[in-house]
Amino acid sequence: ASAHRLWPEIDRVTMEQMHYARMSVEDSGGVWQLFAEEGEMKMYRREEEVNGMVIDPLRACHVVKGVTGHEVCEYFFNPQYRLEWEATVETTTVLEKIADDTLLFLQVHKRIWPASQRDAVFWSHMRRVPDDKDQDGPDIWVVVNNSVDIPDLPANSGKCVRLFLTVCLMCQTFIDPPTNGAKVSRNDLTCKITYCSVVNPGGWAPPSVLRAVYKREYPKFLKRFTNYVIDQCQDKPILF
Ligand SMILES: CCCCCc1ccc(-c2ccc(S(=O)(=O)CCO)cc2)cc1[C@H]1C[C@H]1c1ccccn1
Repeated sequence: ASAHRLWPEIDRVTMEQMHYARMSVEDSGGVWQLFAEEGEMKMYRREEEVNGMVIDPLRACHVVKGVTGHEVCEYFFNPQYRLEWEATVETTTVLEKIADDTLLFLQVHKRIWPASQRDAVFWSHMRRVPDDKDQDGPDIWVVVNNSVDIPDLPANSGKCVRLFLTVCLMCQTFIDPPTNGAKVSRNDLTCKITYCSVVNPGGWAPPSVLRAVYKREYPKFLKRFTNYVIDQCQDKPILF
């Protein structure tokens, strides 16, 4: 994979996104506004516009029991599961396999009235990184999705408006080993998930419409995804 033309960008953006994701909501300077809270899931956003277009950065923190960060990232990354948990995606296509852990996707999203339909072209990279802050702590797994321009599929050439996204799903696994020496079971696992996204909708959409869509869709999206992973993993051997 290191020979691929996109590799330098993939490596740089992945490391940047991981450091950004690890900054806690508290010490990340810019003011984060808590806009949704359901159980362990807390969703924050910052209101930002570029040329009058809403590109509110979003950050979600969630804690789920019974799965590892490796499992969460695998179900997020692997295209074969995508349509099972992504309710707003109409079609997802792998345009290129850059490496075993790096794919190039074309995704067409369902139209969200009254805006026009969107599509996205992005690379998706999954990586295990040692937790440099805590050497013997659990590893961190991360998936980064980042839009790219590809000449073969110019933006806005078909029926869809091309959106631009940078997404980072970062997972840290905590294992609470059973005291009686029994082997680790799923209820000894806790996974701390940080999901960061910045979506530029591409064409103009009324800020009020966009913010209403984000407020409705993002909590649904993360809850549906994490419940899907818990459900898929519960009777399978643990993937550490
Ligand atoms: C007028 C609406 C324009 C923007 C609509 C839109 C499109 C894609 C996306 C999006 C694209 C990718 C990802 S992902 O995390 O990389 C997973 C892979 O699918 C996630 C969300 C978001 C939104 C914004 C609605 C918002 C919304 C939020 C969560 C789900 C659906 N819609």
